Amino acid sequence: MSTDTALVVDDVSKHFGGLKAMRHVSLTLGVGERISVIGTNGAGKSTLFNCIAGTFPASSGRIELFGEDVTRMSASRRARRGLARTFQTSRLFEQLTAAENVFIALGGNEFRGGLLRPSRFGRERWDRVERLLERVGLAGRDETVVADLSHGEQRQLELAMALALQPRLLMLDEPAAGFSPAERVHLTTLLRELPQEISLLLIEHDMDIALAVATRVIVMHDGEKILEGTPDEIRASERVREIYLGGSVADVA
Ligand SMILES: Nc1ncnc2c1ncn2[C@@H]1O[C@H](COP(=O)(O)OP(=O)(O)OP(=O)(O)O)[C@@H](O)[C@H]1O
Repeated sequence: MSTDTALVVDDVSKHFGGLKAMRHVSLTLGVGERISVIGTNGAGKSTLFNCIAGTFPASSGRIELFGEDVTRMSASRRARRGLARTFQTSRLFEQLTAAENVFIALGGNEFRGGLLRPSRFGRERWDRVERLLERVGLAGRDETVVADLSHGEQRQLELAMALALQPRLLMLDEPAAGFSPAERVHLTTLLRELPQEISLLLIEHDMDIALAVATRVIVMHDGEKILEGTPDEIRASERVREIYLGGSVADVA
């Protein structure tokens, strides 16, 4: 079994009835590598993520995780093999606090008097919760109920929950959506400082983040992968400029 390849997507297509959302996409992500996937709205980026994570099955093609064929494997079994992802839309427990959400992601389920509370036995886990919140920039927000967190803070919390799973492959779908400029800078730093052994697949509309974090960039358009290159090659690409209607690469959105 290969140990230097985190992910292989081989000629994967996805059709929804007559709609060909994604056609013949292939990519390889090495262990510790960081790839950004960019492209206009409806290009098929989230569909690619959903096929990799097993949210729905690919119509054709093959997907390999850490050397193992997972094409027909459920999402939960892929997760157990080290894949963690965030979604474009929030999947948080709105009525619980930030800390309680991370606690649950860590596998905690101790209810005390109907509430999740740090228990003597769970102390170590609550310490991990605090460290994770600190890491994503949410120090001091642990007791805040999710509904009272800003949109940007909720995305940071989702990232903490994904990191709680100690993923080998982390897939983030537009993590900076709704972020303030300061939050964007913080996220860029956080992603650049991820442990080297975590392989990263990132969908991001913010080109500054997408190009700063990635070692390679994949451009999707109209359901197909049309280009792959280093951040510098993507910055210099005429094709990328054309796709984005003659704007500068910085206008890609
Ligand atoms: N579950 C679904 N059922 C039917 N059509 C879908 C489904 N998911 C996606 N599509 C369609 O597939 C195409 C690709 O969508 P997708 O969400 O993958 O694009 P995207 O690149 O992620 O776009 P965005 O940047 O707007 O999120 C679109 O035409 C979309 O309407």
